[in-house]
Amino acid sequence: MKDTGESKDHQLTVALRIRPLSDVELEEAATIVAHRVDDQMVVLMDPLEDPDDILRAHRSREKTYILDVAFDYTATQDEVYRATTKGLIEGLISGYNATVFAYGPTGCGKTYTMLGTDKEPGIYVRTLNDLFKAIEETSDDMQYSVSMSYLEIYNEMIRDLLNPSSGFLDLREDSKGEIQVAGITEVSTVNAREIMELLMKGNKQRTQEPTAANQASSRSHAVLQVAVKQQSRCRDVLQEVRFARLFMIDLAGSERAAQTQNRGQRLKEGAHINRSLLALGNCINALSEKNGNKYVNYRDSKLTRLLKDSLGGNSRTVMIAHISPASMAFEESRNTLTYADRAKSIRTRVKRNLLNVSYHIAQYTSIISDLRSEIQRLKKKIAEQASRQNNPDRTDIRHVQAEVQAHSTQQSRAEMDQLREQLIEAFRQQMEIRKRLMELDNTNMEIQIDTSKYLLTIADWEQERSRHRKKWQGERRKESFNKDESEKDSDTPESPPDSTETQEVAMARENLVTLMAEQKKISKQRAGLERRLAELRERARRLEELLPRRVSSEEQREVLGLLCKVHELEIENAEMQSHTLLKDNVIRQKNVVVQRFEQHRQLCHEIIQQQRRFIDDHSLLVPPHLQELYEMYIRELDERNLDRITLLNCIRVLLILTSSYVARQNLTRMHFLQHSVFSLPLSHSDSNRVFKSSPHAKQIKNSVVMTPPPIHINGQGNREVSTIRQQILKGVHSIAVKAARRRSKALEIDALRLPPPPSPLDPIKHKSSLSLSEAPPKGLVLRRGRQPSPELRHATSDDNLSSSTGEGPAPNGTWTRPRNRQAMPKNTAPREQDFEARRRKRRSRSFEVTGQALTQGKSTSQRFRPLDSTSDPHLHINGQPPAPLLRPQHRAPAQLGKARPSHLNHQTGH
Ligand SMILES: Nc1ncnc2c1ncn2[C@@H]1O[C@H](COP(=O)(O)OP(=O)(O)OP(=O)(O)O)[C@@H](O)[C@H]1O
Repeated sequence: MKDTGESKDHQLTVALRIRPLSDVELEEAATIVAHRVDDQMVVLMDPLEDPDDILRAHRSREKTYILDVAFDYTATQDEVYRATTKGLIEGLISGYNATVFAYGPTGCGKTYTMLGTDKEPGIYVRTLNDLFKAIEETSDDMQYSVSMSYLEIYNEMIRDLLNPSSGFLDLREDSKGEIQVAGITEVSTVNAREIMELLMKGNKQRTQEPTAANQASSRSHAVLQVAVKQQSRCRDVLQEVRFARLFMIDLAGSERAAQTQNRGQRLKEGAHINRSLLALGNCINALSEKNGNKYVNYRDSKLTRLLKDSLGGNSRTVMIAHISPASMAFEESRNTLTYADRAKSIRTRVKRNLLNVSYHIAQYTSIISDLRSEIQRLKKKIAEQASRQNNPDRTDIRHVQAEVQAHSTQQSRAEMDQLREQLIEAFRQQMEIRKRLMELDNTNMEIQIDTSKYLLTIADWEQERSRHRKKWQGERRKESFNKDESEKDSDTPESPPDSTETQEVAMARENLVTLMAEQKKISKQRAGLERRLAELRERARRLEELLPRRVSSEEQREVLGLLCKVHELEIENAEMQSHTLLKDNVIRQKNVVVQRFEQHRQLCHEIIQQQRRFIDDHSLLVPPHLQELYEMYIRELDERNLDRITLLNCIRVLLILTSSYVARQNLTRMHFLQHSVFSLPLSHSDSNRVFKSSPHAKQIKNSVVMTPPPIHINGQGNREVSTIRQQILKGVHSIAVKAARRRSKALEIDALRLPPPPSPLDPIKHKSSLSLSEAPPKGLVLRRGRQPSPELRHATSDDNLSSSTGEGPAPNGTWTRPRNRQAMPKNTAPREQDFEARRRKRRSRSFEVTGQALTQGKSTSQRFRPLDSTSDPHLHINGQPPAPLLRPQHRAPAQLGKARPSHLNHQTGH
């Protein structure tokens, strides 16, 4: 996937929550040592320091900490949520990853903050509620898919809280370097209630045990992950798919064995908890180093591996540290505050995760060429089978009957089913690997882009350095020419100016090294995948060879042929998808060129108009041919506007209708084949696996209507089989016919692609490309060829201003004074009428095209978005990178929520 989002620095936001004194602390009459002074300031007093100690009289017992936001026992759950997490939601649905994690010693309120109680729900529930609300508000234009997973890390092992029976899971780094949990249950839903139920179910599975410090102590780190994918409901050239992950983490609490009095299993758990928290602390330390260059070891624990992106990567992260106010918890509070204080200086680099659909075109092309050869092979195979079937020896009906009798035993059917499954599996795996290869290629491309960025930084700096050196050398030369030796020695330094690298350049060099290592890693992964693909192909080939030998009955042979057809259709569908993308891309590029030319044209127009005013104001003489050109230009302006609108509408409608129709046809056929004949277990998701992320495929998927019920192939179902066979053959035939039609339609679309960029200097050429089948207006041909035909010459002479006004170009070719522009309409009335008639004609034509689209798809006008992406207000608004949770610069007493007022967020679109 391509990440085209602009990246921004984000400083980790750190909040502190001081819980109320617990019953035990109250019983022990604990003194309060942690105080919240204001919205951001917290003071911690050392209870052991004696205020009467003269030796330490000048040493303060207090230590002050400044956080982004501080809460004490008076803070409500809602206040904590609003100030820390609410602001992340808008970013999340715009494609920015986010993390909120609760940190602190055992029993200090982490679970209370994150999960809360029934009456006082915590951050999980509030965030999910608001997320679904935000989704609902924009769901008219945007299509969302939300999935959720919930896990715990218990004793360094990962357990799926939504499916605890699945055992312990592994962490895996995907091709983009993102950490994934292999085999985790991801539940997709856009229903808030459903997700809450899952959350509650998961919580019941979490490992909690009573300890001396906390009656319901969480013995594991719980990670709730919500993935949001968003795309416009309208199909568009520049369609983006945004995706983002939100981690909400309730860490287990650090604990001192003495305090918890843990033994046996609890003690072991505590050791694991402390080890992973220590690893987290180390990462915080390394990341908060001033120069930010220190190596960060995320590999020390599963927790830090999972939090890699949240701490040092692409995520807006909020840490909510928790402490007790009591004197007996002073040590833990101090440790927590120290880490919280360090964490404040951690910077992450957030960037919006955008998947630009057209970006995949290059990859599709290579996949398509692969698939094409696959089609060829399959076709050949089918042809070979057909020729074998047509063999006179084999068509002997008695022979076939005997063969069917002999082989339609239960065993051969089971074997056949098994082979068929294997074949399908091999095909699926191939598609899977192709997809992964495509992802690797994308990552590689990103690396290349980053590499060139850094190389550019270095090159810029080197250029700057050599410029300075040259300047210095020049100055030296000048000086040696002007001054005597003694003066020269005193004024100019002997060595060139300081050429030490800037921090940015040093970082660029370092990053280049990392990127090169990354590239190496990717090419290694790629080679591995390619090997695997080759193996799978070979396996599929062997299986296919095996099939005809084992399979003997007519029906089974035919099933095989049709199985190949299913594959073929799947491949064809892939082709159509990429074909559409290719076209989109061509149009997109042309749109960019057109835009550039349009800007240029505007400039030219401005110049022409100003010059014209100048001529009019100063009553200057204008040569007749120039005057004529100017009038032509004015007429052109008027007409072109209309033509362009007509043409653009026409192209949009055709592209949308054709691509959606074709893909729908293929998918319907495929599902029909799979479900009705083979009873293949290919689900929607299977058949769409290749294009899981394709909005178009999704749209199609949703619209697929299933046809006849499944029929199992066996010896007794011959009649049904032959009926189905007839239907399939009919279906296949109709697909072939439609494919032919489609091809010719595609050619039409090719012809209808956007016109070549209009040159402002050659409006005639531009005009001719826009008007398609229509004959160009008379004057236009004259301009271009300069050799008008007799009839055009006649037409032009009719249009000629001079003939109607009598003051135009004189026969002797002398210059005429420009006509009064106000008088023009009157003088040119016949020609204006002529133009008006032509315009009306064009308008009616444009109605013929656009009117058709409107009636055919009134609702499609909502679903499909015009190709002009700038017309989508959402893209525009969300195109602005959202502001992160702000850290007040001057530590003014303001809460985070106050630092980023919601109306401001709204304005920026985040
Ligand atoms: N701000 C608060 N207001 C009211 N009660 C609180 C608050 N914070 C914590 N508590 C109460 O304190 C007790 C311990 O809190 P909690 O279980 O959330 O701690 P924890 O940090 O998650 O502990 P552990 O790390 O052992 O799981 C609970 O009974 C909880 O209801």
